[in-house]
Amino acid sequence: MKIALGSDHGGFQLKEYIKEHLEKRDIEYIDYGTDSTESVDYPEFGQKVAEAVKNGECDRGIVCCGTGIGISISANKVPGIRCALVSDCYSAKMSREHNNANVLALGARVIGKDLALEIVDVWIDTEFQGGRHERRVNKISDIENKYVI
Ligand SMILES: O=C[C@H](O)[C@H](O)[C@H](O)COP(=O)(O)O
Repeated sequence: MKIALGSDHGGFQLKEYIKEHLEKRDIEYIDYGTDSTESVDYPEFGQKVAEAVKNGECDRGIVCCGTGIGISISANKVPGIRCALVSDCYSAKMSREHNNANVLALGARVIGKDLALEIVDVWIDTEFQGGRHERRVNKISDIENKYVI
């Protein structure tokens, strides 16, 4: 599995921790920035990660900003992206099993490093359950298709 990573300045340090963690787990990643704590705008990085997942360059994505809100909203603007903003392990698991989330968003100013890394592990290791959930996820795509030009 290859993971696309992205953050703004608020999520930069957490992204660095996630990189270290993925390396320990021998999981490949591509870092789409940002590269420092210098102030930047989160939509750019949400879009880069979402597009990397959308075009198949990466299998899934993880994005971080201060709250996780702005970058998740941005990622979700790319058709085909289901970005889940998560602050607990149960939601991380459900976002995969039920919603087939292909991007995870974390708020670096909301949760601590240890919890964030636990969430990352659960999210990476959980598969989509399909079945009734597939029907619902398809209905999300239907909404999207209504507005894609
Ligand atoms: O949803 C947006 C994120 O939390 C940003 O990381 C945050 O708005 C950045 O704020 P500031 O420019 O004050 O560091």
